[in-house]
Amino acid sequence: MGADFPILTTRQMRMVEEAAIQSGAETGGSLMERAGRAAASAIADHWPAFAETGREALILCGPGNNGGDGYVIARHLAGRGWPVRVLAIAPPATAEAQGAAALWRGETVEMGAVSAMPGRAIGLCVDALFGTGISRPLSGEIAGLLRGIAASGCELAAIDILSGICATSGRALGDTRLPEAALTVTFHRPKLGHFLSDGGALGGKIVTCDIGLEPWSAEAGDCVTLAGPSGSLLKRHGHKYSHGHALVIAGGPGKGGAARLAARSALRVGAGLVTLAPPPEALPENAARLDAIMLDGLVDGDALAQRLRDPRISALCLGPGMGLERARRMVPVALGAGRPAVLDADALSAFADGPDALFAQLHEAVVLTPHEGEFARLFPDLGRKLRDEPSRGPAFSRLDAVRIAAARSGATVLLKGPDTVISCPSGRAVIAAATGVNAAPWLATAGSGDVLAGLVTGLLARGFPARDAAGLAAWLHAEAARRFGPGLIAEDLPETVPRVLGAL
Ligand SMILES: NC(=O)C1=CN([C@@H]2O[C@H](COP(=O)(O)OP(=O)(O)OC[C@H]3O[C@@H](n4cnc5c(N)ncnc54)[C@H](OP(=O)(O)O)[C@@H]3O)[C@@H](O)[C@H]2O)[C@H](O)CC1
Ligand SMILES: [K+]
Repeated sequence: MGADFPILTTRQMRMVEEAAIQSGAETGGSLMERAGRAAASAIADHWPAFAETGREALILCGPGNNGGDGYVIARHLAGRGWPVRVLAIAPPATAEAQGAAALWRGETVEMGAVSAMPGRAIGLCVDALFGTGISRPLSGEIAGLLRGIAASGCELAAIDILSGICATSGRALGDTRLPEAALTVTFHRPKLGHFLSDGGALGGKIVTCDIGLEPWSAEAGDCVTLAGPSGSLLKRHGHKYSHGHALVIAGGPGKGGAARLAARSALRVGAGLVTLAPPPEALPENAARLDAIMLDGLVDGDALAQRLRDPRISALCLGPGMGLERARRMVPVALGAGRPAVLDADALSAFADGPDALFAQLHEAVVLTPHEGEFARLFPDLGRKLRDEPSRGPAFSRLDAVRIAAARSGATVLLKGPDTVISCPSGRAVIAAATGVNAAPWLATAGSGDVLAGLVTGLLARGFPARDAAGLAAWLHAEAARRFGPGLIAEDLPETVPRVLGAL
């Protein structure tokens, strides 16, 4: 895939940081100073007129190095002329945090003193309580403090990550309700928790600051990447057959809308030819609705087997509006042909009673595109682990779930959501995030999943490997929704794809 934006786990971030310190070129203190200075500058850029509001900025500092960053931020914001106070929920406990606290010359209040604050207008709260070191749920008192601040209408900026969120899974630890930050300032690279689950929903705008760790970035090893725009989506040359032929299996009369949406999306994303294959009795109504998409009535699995003798059919899409019975009959034939394929909707639900029988037939060129409910039916143990309230960090994440699901099933798995996660069986994973300032809430509309299935199918037909097809399709899907904006319905998505492609 062209675009390659690495995202780190907490452990990978520590490896990079430790390598820098081991080299002798950096110390924990030098990194903290750079992090705090960069964060203060990102905060000042985000609220450029803050000093003129006459309000104060309250920096909430925890005991660890996240709190240490907070003291540095306090000093640099005060240096810009901002009225700043620190609220320390505990004394600094690391050498670096103690060093940073010692350089803070302004006022520091303690947790108990917070009730003495009303009357002072706090305009901005900087959350430097806990970062990557969070290990357990926030206490009720601290969670209440964060919520109270947000409820007062005060702006909230999170340092490294919103406190209470596990930086590796993005899940809020415990049953804590957390407020939403307007800005999250993180260091070196974004972390998984900035995009997944609650972290994706609550982080606001994510700004990643360079703190001089670039020379050691390779220490992180293989990384999950963030899906993004890629020039590989464009067609350079060739005739229609060199861009593949996608076959979308459709359902019976009155049920063709979902498959037509998938077929149109496959064509828009560049498949050279797309054929829609409903049962013969549904041909007339589909013929009335289609022009560039070809039609071929397929009665059953035998007819499909016959059709697949044509080696030019380079990808199949099964599921949208297909019907469970038709899916049970046709999916095994499609998989037996070894052709790249997308299984969505009914093609997944048809095997909910016996997923192992499905997994036994899957291969590397198959992409499963479940939403959370379909995922939990195919992988009940993983669904349960995602629903169980996490009491410790690092918590079980959607990424963990998808990686296990891909390894178990032998296919690429794309778990849909605002934080779409994709993994191939080897564990190479990509996240397509429509979260924070990149949210695409209008994607929550009927038929949106059918479009995604069609986009993946079109890219498979063009010859993209399964994981890349899934990652690019998920990015394109969300980007089309963002471009179209409010009022979007599923039909608008394939029609907006050309604008997204045109901007590459
Ligand atoms: N990685 C880098 O290159 C840099 C990171 N910086 C900043 O450092 C933090 C990570 O700092 P760390 O000290 O590892 O961890 P935290 O500050 O996030 O928190 C650890 C302390 O908090 C206690 N803790 C954890 N969870 C809770 C909780 N729910 N309630 C109360 N206290 C909690 C923890 O106590 P333990 O008992 O678990 O040990 C620690 O005392 C990173 O996020 C960056 O902001 C650098 O400054 C720049 C370079
Ligand atoms: K924080």
